[in-house]
Amino acid sequence: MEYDSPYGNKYADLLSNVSNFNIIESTLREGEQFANAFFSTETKIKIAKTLDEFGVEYLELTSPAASEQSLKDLCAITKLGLKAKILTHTRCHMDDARKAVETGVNGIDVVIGTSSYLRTFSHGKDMDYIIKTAGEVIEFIKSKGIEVRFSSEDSFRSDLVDLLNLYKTVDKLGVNRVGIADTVGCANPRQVYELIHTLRGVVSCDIECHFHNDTGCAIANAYTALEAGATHIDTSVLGIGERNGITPLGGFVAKMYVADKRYVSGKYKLEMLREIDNMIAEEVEIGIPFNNYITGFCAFTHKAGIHAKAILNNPSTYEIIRPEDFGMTRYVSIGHRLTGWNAVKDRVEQLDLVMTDDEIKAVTQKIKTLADIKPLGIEEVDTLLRNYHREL
Ligand SMILES: CC(=O)SCCNC(=O)CCNC(=O)[C@H](O)C(C)(C)COP(=O)(O)OP(=O)(O)OC[C@H]1O[C@@H](n2cnc3c(N)ncnc32)[C@H](O)[C@@H]1OP(=O)(O)O
Ligand SMILES: O=C(O)CCC(=O)C(=O)O
Ligand SMILES: [Zn+2]
Repeated sequence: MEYDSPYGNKYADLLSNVSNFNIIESTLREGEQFANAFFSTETKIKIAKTLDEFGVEYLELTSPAASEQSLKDLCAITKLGLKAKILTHTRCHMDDARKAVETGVNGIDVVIGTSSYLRTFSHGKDMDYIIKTAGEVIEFIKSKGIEVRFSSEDSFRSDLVDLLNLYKTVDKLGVNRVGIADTVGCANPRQVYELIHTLRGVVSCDIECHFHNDTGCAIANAYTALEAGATHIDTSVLGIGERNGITPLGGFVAKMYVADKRYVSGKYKLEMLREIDNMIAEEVEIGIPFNNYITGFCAFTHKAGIHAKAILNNPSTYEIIRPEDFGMTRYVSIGHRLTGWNAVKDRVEQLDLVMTDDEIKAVTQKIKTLADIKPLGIEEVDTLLRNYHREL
């Protein structure tokens, strides 16, 4: 009898787009809604070109209705001739759509709130009005030969029947994508799977997802959405956006790389992530968080002796991501009380000092004793090792 791996593909995996997805990079739209963000025209162009070189499939920019300069910047970016498709993001309103179609964009992401919160306290319109206006706006954009996506804001707090009815209607009108947005960051992966799986059975167009990170699920939700059949994921660099932001580009790419290394490293220039995170951190005047995916200062630092020994034997023991694939380097820290003789031995060998294992164990104890008072820098450790060696 043929052996069936319990870890092999399941029937449900046939729906999965984990190895077939597009990134809609929204640093220039959602990211501009981050508290500290102010991007000049030159900065927007630099960001657009850099993300294009990285390989994202789409760049989403702020609505041309926002301001005169937003309109000019959008037009300037559509003229750059980038590989990435240029999208803008507008309200579900004919005035906004008329402005947007004149800018040279490849596509327009139309959005309107469908939860009772937003229907009551934001735009004040009912579902009949939304369906009717959506129809007009979609037909108009399509008549201009421009890609159109229709999305409901606050999808997870919207009535499911309303939502599916709306999406069925816009799918029939021929939208390229529908969008699901967790606008307040309330959804968990199970809820995401259920909603996207249901929607997948109702519409034939692509499905884009947008996840806020208020409760820390933005990356997991994006991954789960792809498993359930979504096709496009919104990201921003470092996750910047309204409040604490959305799915971060680097963290999302890290997750997808682990799922399908060949696919992800084939289509994105992974070694550019550090430059991209640094660029945005500088532009919005923030530091890169210490625990940031891939580019945080300690993302590839190993400390405890047990970890250090195994890592030095085989990095896969405690690393799911190969730092060199992202142009990063691994660091084994030894000047502290949690160190072990195997890690010290590695340093001794790097310094070309010849010592027996017993001697290395003895000098390790010296490091630990000193580090019980305060951690040692690598220069201090090296001096201690050299002095110990000289005295042997
Ligand atoms: C969840 C999200 O991030 S959605 C994207 C958010 N993006 C933006 O807001 C872009 C930047 N925004 C702006 O520059 C301005 O808000 C503008 C130009 C869009 C509108 O400005 P104003 O006309 O001064 O209106 P204001 O911002 O006070 O209120 C929003 C208006 O849009 C309406 N509205 C809100 N959402 C939608 C929608 N999705 N579709 C249609 N109308 C909407 C509101 O009812 C309100 O209309 P009102 O003037 O009749 O009260
Ligand atoms: O257009 C969308 O799908 C998302 C809009 C948005 O930023 C949100 O709902 O948080
Ligand atoms: Zn958002």
